[in-house]
Amino acid sequence: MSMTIGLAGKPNSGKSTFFKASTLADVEIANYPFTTIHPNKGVTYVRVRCPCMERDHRCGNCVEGVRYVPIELIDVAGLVPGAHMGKGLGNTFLDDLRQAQAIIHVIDAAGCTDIEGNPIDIGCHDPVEDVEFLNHEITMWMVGILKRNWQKVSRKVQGENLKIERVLAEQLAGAGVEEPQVIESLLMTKLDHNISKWTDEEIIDLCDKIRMISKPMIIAANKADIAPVQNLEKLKEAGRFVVSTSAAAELALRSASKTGAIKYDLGESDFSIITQDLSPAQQKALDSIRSFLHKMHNTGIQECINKAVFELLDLIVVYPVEDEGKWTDKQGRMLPDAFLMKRGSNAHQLAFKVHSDIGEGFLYAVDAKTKMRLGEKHELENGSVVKIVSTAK
Ligand SMILES: Nc1nc2c(ncn2[C@@H]2O[C@H](COP(=O)(O)OP(=O)(O)OP(=O)(O)O)[C@@H](O)[C@H]2O)c(=O)[nH]1
Repeated sequence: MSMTIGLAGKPNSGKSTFFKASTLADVEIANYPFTTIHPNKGVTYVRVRCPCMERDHRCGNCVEGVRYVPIELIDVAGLVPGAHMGKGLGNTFLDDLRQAQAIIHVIDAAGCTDIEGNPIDIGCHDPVEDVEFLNHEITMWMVGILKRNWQKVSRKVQGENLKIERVLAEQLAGAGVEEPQVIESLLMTKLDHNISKWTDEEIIDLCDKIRMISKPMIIAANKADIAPVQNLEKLKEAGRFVVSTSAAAELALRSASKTGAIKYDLGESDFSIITQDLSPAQQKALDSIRSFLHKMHNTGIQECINKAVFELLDLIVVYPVEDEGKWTDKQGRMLPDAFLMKRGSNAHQLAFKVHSDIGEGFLYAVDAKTKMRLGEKHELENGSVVKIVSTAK
C-alpha cells in the first residue's frame, strides 16, 4: 500500500478513538491485500463512487456502487509539547512520521484538556494552541536534525560543492523529506547562497516551510459533539483544511453496525436500528448520536479521511484493467484494482505502478470509457479506467 497517513494529537484528544473508529470496518470491505499489521498501524478507506455504476452490473469489488479504497493509517504516539527535546516518549514518533505523507491532527475542540492532555473543564483550553504546538514540534525536530549535522552540511555544500537542496534532503531523509520538497521550500525563502550566513531564525523558517510541504496537515476538530461552537469556528480559521469530527460517535456507530444492531454506511448522515433488544442506555446513546448527526450531517471521520486524500494530497483514483471492453483483468475480475495517484500522473506512471516490467515495456494506453488511445504523457483523470498495452506480459 503506497498511501500512509499519520494520526497525531496530544493525549486525551481522542486520537485512539479516531484510530479505532476509522480502522474498524465491516468484513465485506476488509479485503485489503496485505497481512502483517503493526499494532499502531491499521487500514482505513476513502470512499468513492465506483465506475461500475456506469455499467449494467456491479463489479463485486464495491458495496452497492460505493468503492472503498484502502489506505494505511499510523497512530503516531509521543508527539507532546517538548517532544523534539526528548520529552514524553522521546523520539518514538520519528519513524511513524517518516512514513506519513500527510497528517491528520486530532484536536480536542471541546477544550477539555490542557496542552499536556490533562483533563480540565470544557472550554478552558484554547484548541488553536494545540495546532501551533504540533507544527512547532515537527518544525523544531527538523531544525534539530539539521543543526546537529551543521558542520557536515557546511562541508558538503562549501567544501565539496554539492547542491544545497541535495545535502538538506539527504539530512532530512529520515523525516521522509524528498529533494523536490526542499527545492520548493527554498524557492519560498530569500536565503543567501552562502549557508554560513544563515541565522537560526532563517533555518527555523526554512524548516517550517519544509514541514508544510512534506507533512501537509488536516485538522480533525474532535469532540465536536460537546465542543463550544466558538471553538469549532476558531479552529476553522486556524487552518485551510479543518473538519469537525466526533470519533466517539463514529466508534459507537461502527461497533453497533459490526454486531448487526444497526445498519450504518460509512460517512452517512443517518442509520437504522435493526435489533429489537436495545437496552435503555443503548437506546439513549443512539438517540443522542442521531441528534448530533442531524446537526452536523455526519460524524466527520469519513469526510476527514476523504479530504486528506483528495484535497490535501490532491490524489485521484485510477482503475487499471486488461480488457477495455469488459473492464476486467486476465481472470475476468471486473475493476480489480483501484490505485491512488497524484493528480497530474500520466499513463506511463500508471504502467509503472502496475508493475515495473509493464512500465518499461509501455507502448500506449487505452481509455476504457472512450476507447481512445492515450500516449505515455497523457494526464489521467480521476476515476479513469485504463488498459495498458506493453511489450511485457
Ligand atoms: N465527547 C467526545 N468524547 C470523545 C470523542 N473522542 C474521544 N472522546 C473521549 O476522550 C477521551 C480520550 O480519548 P482517547 O481516544 O483515549 O484519546 P487519545 O488522544 O488517544 O489519548 P491517549 O491514548 O492518552 O494518547 C476518552 O474518554 C474518549 O471517550 C468525541 O468525539 N466526543
